[in-house]
Amino acid sequence: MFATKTGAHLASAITKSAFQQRWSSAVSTSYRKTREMASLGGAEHESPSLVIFDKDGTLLCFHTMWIPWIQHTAQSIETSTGLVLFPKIAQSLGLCLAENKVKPGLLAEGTTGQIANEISSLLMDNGIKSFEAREITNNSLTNSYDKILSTDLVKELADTVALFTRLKQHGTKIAVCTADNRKSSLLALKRMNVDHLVDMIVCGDDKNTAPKPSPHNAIKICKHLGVDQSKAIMVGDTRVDMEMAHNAELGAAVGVLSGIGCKDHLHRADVLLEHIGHLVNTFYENR
Ligand SMILES: O=C(O)COP(=O)(O)O
Repeated sequence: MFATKTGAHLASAITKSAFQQRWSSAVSTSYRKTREMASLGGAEHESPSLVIFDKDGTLLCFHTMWIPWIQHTAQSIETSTGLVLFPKIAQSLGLCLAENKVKPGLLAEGTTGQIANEISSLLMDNGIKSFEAREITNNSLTNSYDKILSTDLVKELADTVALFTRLKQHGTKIAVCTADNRKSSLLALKRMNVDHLVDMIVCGDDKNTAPKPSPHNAIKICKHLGVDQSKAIMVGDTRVDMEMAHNAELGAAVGVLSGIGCKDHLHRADVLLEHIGHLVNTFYENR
C-alpha cells in the first residue's frame, strides 16, 4: 500500500533544489496513483497504522549531541593511555574532523556496543592489552554519556509535538527504533515532550534486539503493537534505516535529508523528504 518505488535515479540529473521539488512531486504522483488504484478496486485509502522513527538525525540533530560525546570519549582515552588517538578514533567511526561533521559510519549507524568494540580494537592495535583496552573504552564511553546527559544537547529538527499529536489524531501508532541507549533515549523523548505519545521504544542496549539493518527490531515492534508489517512505515536518515525497512518488508522506507545521509546514501528510500515535517502531507489524505 505504501510502496512508492519511483526511481531514485531520476534525481541525479537535476540540480539540488530542482531535484528536491521534482523528487517530492514524483513521489506524490506515484503515491497518488497507488491510492487511486486502491479506490478503483473499491478499497478505501489507508494511512499508515504505525510510523517507526529513527531518533538521531530524524527527530533530533545528530551532530549537536554526538560530536561532543565522541570528543569527550577520545579526550578521556587519551588521558588514560597517554597516546594521541582522537584522529584515529574519528576516522574509524566516521567523524570528519576537517568539517566537524558526522558522516555515514559507526558513529551514525552503530550501537554503543559496536562503537565500543571498534574503539577497543583500535587501542589493541596501538599496543594496549585486550582487558585494559576494553576497560578504558567502557569507562570513557560511560563517563562521556553521563557528561552529555547532564547538558541539554537536544535540538529538534521539526515540531515533534505537533507531528506526533497529528499522527495520534489519525489513529497512527508511533514507535522509536534507535541505536542509542535506553537511558538517553528516554531522556531525549521527555525533553522533547513526546514521551507520552510514543507507543514503543526499542534501543541499542535493550535485550533481545539486533542492530539495524537486521529486520528484527522492526518486526518485534509490529508484532508487539499488533500492526501488519505492510501497514507500517520506517522513517530514518541512514542507509541502515532504509535497509531495515526493506528487510522487514514494511510498507515504505522513508528517508529524511535532515541527518547524516544525502540522497546517494539514501538511494534505497521509497520516499525522500527534507525532514519529518513533511510526513503528514505525504502520507495522509486529510492532513
Ligand atoms: O546512537 C546512534 O549512534 C544513532 O542513533 P539512531 O539510531 O537514533 O540514529
